[in-house]
Amino acid sequence: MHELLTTKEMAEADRLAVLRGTPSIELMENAGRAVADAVGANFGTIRPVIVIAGPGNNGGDGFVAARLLGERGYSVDLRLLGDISKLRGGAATAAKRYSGPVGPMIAEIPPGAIVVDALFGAGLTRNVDGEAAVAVSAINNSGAHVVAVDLPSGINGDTGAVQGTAIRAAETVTFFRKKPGHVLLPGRIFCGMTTIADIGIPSSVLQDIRPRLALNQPSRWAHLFPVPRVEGHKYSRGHTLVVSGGLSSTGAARLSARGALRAGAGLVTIASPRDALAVNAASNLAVMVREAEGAEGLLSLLSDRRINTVILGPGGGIGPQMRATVMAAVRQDRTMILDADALTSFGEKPNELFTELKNHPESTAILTPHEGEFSRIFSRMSKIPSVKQKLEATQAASHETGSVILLKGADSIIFSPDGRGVISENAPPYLATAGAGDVLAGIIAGLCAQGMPAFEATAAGVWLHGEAASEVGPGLIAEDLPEALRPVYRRLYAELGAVLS
Ligand SMILES: NC(=O)C1=CN([C@@H]2O[C@H](COP(=O)(O)OP(=O)(O)OC[C@H]3O[C@@H](n4cnc5c(N)ncnc54)[C@H](O)[C@@H]3O)[C@@H](O)[C@H]2O)[C@@H](O)CC1
Ligand SMILES: Nc1ncnc2c1ncn2[C@@H]1O[C@H](COP(=O)(O)OP(=O)(O)O)[C@@H](O)[C@H]1O
Ligand SMILES: [K+]
Repeated sequence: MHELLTTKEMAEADRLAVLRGTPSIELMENAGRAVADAVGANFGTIRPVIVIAGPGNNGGDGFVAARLLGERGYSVDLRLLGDISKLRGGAATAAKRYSGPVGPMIAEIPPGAIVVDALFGAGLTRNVDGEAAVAVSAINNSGAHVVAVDLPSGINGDTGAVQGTAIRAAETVTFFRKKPGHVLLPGRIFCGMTTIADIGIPSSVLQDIRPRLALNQPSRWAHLFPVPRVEGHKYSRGHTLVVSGGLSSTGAARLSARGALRAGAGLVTIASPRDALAVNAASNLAVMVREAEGAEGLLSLLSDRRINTVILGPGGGIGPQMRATVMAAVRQDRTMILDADALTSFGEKPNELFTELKNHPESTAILTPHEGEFSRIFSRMSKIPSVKQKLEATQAASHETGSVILLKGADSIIFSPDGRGVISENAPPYLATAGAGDVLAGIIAGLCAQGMPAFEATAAGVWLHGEAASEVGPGLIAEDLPEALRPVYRRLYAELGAVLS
């Protein structure tokens, strides 16, 4: 159930379901019934229902819901955008089966009404304007409980963007699988609570469609999740090196180190400039500290081949020294997490980094920008769309650099250069706190150190990070996150049925 289908893929699912024997009108009847059931689940017949229907199949679902709710004793007022004679296919059939009156677009919503929003769904092609926009604003200003059919009207199913204006729903009933617009912001907020109804599309259609996008759930990466083995030892669980900043900025590296350790790396070392050795060493008993100044210092530590993952950026400082250190690391055939200052340092010269990454395909890079960092390093690449088209931009950046890209936010997006992508929806808002990203870089590195492939490790790391935050709850500070991983791991292992002895 975790695949995400673009609007085009969803139309294909519909087509394949019809080819395999389910008539289109049956899909629409099932969709309309699911919507009527959603109204019935929470509200008795005493509340009037206003169905706002559009000119396409989304409106068709609305006609079915209106008919069924009427049969179940609700007082239903159906309003149609456009002319009933212009309805086509399933929508025309659904309208014929509806015997109640059909009114014009509404400009005011009576108090206490429940609104079924069947104006536009997957077929929204342009900004909402005119009569439709007036209805949207009347609905939003009324405070009515809105049940959206498939998508809140005005939300783009592929991007989650608001096209002109959009209805704010309390709940959204979608069909078969979610679309990216249900999880990406701001779409997710406009959807309210989204439920998925089975309308008779067989899941076997996915074998033909082969969707590349999914929700970031354990089902995507659990098969590659590292489970400690009885015969294992600390060296078989990998060694992560975290490059620290100078005396006044060691906190970030220490947070990353703690994240890597709790994520299960066998060994974690902080590479520290001389002036910060004492503070780094005093802070953490299980983490080792080695002296290393700049690129040369790092190279000398990396002569130890057991170090298999390197974190560069958190608190590391912006400028030529950081650039040189990153470039040196890229040539060393390791897995690197490039975060924060390691990315910002290339803000003026991103191609230097990208060329180096391309020239060293034996190294694996995971770039973990937030939106600001993403814009700084990718906006200069002509082929990369603006960060407003987040999904497309992240995918293009991954493809262009041959690296795993994690675009952090409330709806973190992760892409692999091979085109697979996941979107996360489990991060609570209080996770947005100083240092949370540093811990995340550590968790991802800790998983990579144990041999988990980069894309899956990044997805798993983001998921664990979100779960750990929920485990802590409001009031969270970054230091809490590594410590909260233990109960999350315990639950995950139980779910995976992992045998730990
Ligand atoms: N598996 C599926 O694909 C199924 C789809 N169904 C429904 O079908 C919907 C998709 O149907 P359609 O492809 O007909 O698309 P929609 O009904 O979402 O919208 C398309 C119609 O709206 C018009 N339109 C688009 N943007 C507009 C704007 N900004 N202002 C004014 N008019 C605009 C188009 O000209 C077209 O007439 C889904 O959202 C879902 O509700 C269900 O019936 C069941 C099965
Ligand atoms: N509104 C939000 N809701 C949930 N999580 C968020 C939100 N905004 C940011 N985050 C998460 O918080 C973390 C912040 O990381 P980052 O921006 O690198 O901050 P820092 O550099 O201070 O550690 C990321 O994991 C990001 O996905
Ligand atoms: K809708």
